[in-house]
Amino acid sequence: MSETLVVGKGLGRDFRDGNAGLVTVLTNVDCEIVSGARIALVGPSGSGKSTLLHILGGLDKPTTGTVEWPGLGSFEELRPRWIGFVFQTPSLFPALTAVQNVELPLILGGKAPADNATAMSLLGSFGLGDVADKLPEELSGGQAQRVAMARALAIGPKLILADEPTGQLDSVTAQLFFDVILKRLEGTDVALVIATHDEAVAARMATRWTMDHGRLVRGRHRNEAA
Ligand SMILES: Nc1ncnc2c1ncn2[C@@H]1O[C@H](COP(=O)(O)OP(=O)(O)OP(=O)(O)O)[C@@H](O)[C@H]1O
Repeated sequence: MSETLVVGKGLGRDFRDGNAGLVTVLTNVDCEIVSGARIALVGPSGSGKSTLLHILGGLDKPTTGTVEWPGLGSFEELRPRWIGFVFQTPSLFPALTAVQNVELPLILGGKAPADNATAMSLLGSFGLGDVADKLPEELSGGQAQRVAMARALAIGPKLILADEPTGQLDSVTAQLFFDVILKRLEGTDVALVIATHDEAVAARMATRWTMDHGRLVRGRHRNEAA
């Protein structure tokens, strides 16, 4: 039976902008993420996808409405224990090698720091075994994005929130990257939400959330009529 991981009710987010005054970026968004969900979050640039992901991941607070994580324990436990976050621009620690970046959540999560087999296996599955000892500055944007995804998977999260993880990859590499993620999550209860502009990636997710000017317009299942 699926478990409710995150519930957002009436979510709104305003930002104070120097010139424009108050800018409303999210308006009255209701949403729910259950275990095993595969959700593509689509919509034009600036429609509020990243803002929504940040709020659902507990990285930002809504101006109005509430967000709760019934299936993920307390707010303090969310990250890195239960939510793996992949940011739009890869946020690797610059002084750590690729493999050390992937190991970091394992260390923070109390898993043996000396055992880097999990980290190496994750990097290997993304075709990054030979750059494991490189520093982030020596990686391409696409490689860094894959390291960030490997890091998000490392701790064994219940939910992965990924903000345009294929944005820096060509379409063939994006599909391969996505193959690895879906294969890795196959048969698990891990929920995955991906904000993407890549229609081929979105088409492979069971559910589609479309943002339009800060509103979540619809949540369509792949098998439903358009
Ligand atoms: N901290 C902030 N301060 C002011 N405005 C912000 C802030 N964060 C986001 N915004 C604005 O909120 C709007 C929505 O941004 P958001 O990044 O959520 O959109 P997005 O749909 O993810 O866009 P993209 O597809 O380009 O990543 C944009 O107009 C953006 O400029």
